[in-house]
Amino acid sequence: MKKSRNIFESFYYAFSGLIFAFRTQRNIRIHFFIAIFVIIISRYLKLSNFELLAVILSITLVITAEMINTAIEATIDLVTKNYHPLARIAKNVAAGAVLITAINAIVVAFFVFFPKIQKILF
Ligand SMILES: Nc1ncnc2c1ncn2[C@@H]1O[C@H](COP(=O)(O)OP(=O)(O)OP(=O)(O)O)[C@@H](O)[C@H]1O
Repeated sequence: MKKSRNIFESFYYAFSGLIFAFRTQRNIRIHFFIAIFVIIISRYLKLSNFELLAVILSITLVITAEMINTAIEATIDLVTKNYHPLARIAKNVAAGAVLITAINAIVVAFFVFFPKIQKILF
C-alpha cells in the first residue's frame, strides 16, 4: 500500500475524494447547490455572524455526513456484493446519520430564516 509522502499529496487525495463524491453522488450535488443558494439568500437577509455561523455549520454537517455515508457504502460494497444483514445495518445507520444532519439543517433554517422572511412579508 502506498503511503502519503507529504502534506500536499494528502491534500491531493482528500481533494480527489471530494471531486469523486461530487461527480458520482446526486445527493451531494443537490446539497451543494442548495448550500450556494442559501449562502446567497443569507447575504440579502443580512444574517448576524452567529446566524451565518449556524447556517454554515449545518451545511458543512450535511455534506460531511453525505461523504462519510458514501465512504461507508463503498466499503460495504467492497466487502460484499451479496445481501448481508450487517451490510444493511451499516448502510441504513449511515443513511440515518445523514437524515439527522438534514433535520438539523431544516430546524436551523426555520429559526434563522423564518423570522426574517416573516418580517419582509408582514
Ligand atoms: N449488501 C447489502 N446487504 C443488505 N442490504 C443492502 C446491501 N446493499 C444495500 N442494501 C440495502 O439497500 C439500501 C440502499 O443501498 P445502496 O447501496 O443502494 O445505497 P443508495 O440507496 O445508493 O444510497 P445513496 O442514495 O445514499 O447513494 C441500504 O440502505 C440497505 O438497506
